[in-house]
Amino acid sequence: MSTMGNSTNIFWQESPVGKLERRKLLNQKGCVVWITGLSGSGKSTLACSLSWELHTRGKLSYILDGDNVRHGLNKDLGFKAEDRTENIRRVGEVAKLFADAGLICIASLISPYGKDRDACRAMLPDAFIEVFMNMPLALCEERDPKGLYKLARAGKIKGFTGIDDPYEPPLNCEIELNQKDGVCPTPSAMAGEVITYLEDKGYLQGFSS
Ligand SMILES: Nc1ncnc2c1ncn2[C@@H]1O[C@H](COP(=O)(O)OS(=O)(=O)O)[C@@H](OP(=O)(O)O)[C@H]1O
Ligand SMILES: Nc1ncnc2c1ncn2[C@@H]1O[C@H](COP(=O)(O)OP(=O)(O)O)[C@@H](O)[C@H]1O
Repeated sequence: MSTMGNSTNIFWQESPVGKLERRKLLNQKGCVVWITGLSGSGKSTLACSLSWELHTRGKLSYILDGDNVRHGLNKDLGFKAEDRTENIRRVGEVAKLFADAGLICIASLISPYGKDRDACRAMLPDAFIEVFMNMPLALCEERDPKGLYKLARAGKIKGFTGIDDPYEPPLNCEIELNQKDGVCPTPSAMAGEVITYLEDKGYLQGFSS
């Protein structure tokens, strides 16, 4: 019996089908690929490319995109610091469930604060792969596909990440993606880099004993 937050007198319910059975069934090891970076850095594009590449290899993935999750589960949250922290915490908990279910969960969120990303990492020992889209602000701003940087520069959006709200670059990420000779690699090249990492670490294999 334990107490968690405001829940008291609660008991953990075990299931007869566990992580290892699911790993054998799906022929992959559940994990979370956490893509962080500025708005416009290419997080969603990479998430889609990666999900597609995994699909073509017969691997099951699911994308949790910040924009999309804010349409439902997190629609009560805005962009002040405590709301972003709660946004990341909830997505981290959902991602943990997907990884436990055996999926390769691709979380694509700005997730600007190091402590929030580290809290998600701590929830997922050995199953958290942090991917930093290290693209210059100038490139993101030039892309500006939603016109949000323009609005932020005009003062019409307050607290926009990279403009008047902080982005803390990861200090210990597993994969860092950046421009090469001033050119951004293609989405499929970046997805390939992540897939190579997943293959090397055994996430795309079933359990063998
Ligand atoms: N103030 C402010 N700062 C940053 N981004 C903003 C803001 N207001 C709206 N948007 C839009 O919301 C998308 C980011 O949502 P996230 O859930 O990823 O943000 S966070 O991780 O909680 O910081 C982000 O999507 P992406 O451009 O895909 O990153 C923006 O479209
Ligand atoms: N590797 C890339 N090369 C060229 N353009 C890209 C690349 N990745 C993303 N883009 C473009 O940059 C813009 C922002 O990408 P997006 O994935 O929406 O970023 P984010 O999810 O980080 O906000 C889009 O117009 C997209 O087509």
